Amino acid sequence: DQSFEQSIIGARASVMVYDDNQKKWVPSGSSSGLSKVQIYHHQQNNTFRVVGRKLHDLEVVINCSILKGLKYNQATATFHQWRDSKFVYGLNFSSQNDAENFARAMMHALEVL
Ligand SMILES: CC(=O)N[C@@H](Cc1ccccc1Cl)C(=O)N1CCC[C@]12C=C[C@@H]1CC[C@@H](C(=O)N3CC[C@@H]4C=C[C@H]5[C@H](C)C[C@@H](C(=O)O)N5C(=O)[C@H]43)N1C2=O
Repeated sequence: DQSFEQSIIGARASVMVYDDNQKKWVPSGSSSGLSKVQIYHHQQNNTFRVVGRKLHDLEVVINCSILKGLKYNQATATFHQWRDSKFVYGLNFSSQNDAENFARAMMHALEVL
């Protein structure tokens, strides 16, 4: 029920995952391109997740929980990354401003978890 989840940030980024075999970043989902990447806060149980949808067809290309202790690595001013048990995610932001805004929201989530 969406009403319990509030988006705390929206940013434009191309969502990538690291292909360990090929040792390179590949687009998450069926094709490369920009997505709207949001952090949703489920207020009742104080959880957060990252949800990204492609701008042109709304394909969900990332939907992952933000767990306490997550290490969010700002590798460059516009490329940020983190790991979970299965994947390494990379966000290649379309602007430094989007990257800064997203990082601020991510750090906030990690502080209140
Ligand atoms: C301990 C640990 O897990 N450490 C992780 C990073 C991390 C640290 C702490 C917490 C969590 C995580 Cl996740 C790590 O080091 N990892 C995770 C998997 C890959 C990598 C390993 C080696 C390579 C080496 C270089 C770098 C890389 O990938 N970088 C650099 C910036 C640069 C920017 C943009 C993208 C561009 C979209 C395409 C491509 C291009 O520029 O062509 N590219 C890149 O090349 C991008 N690596 C990594 O990040």
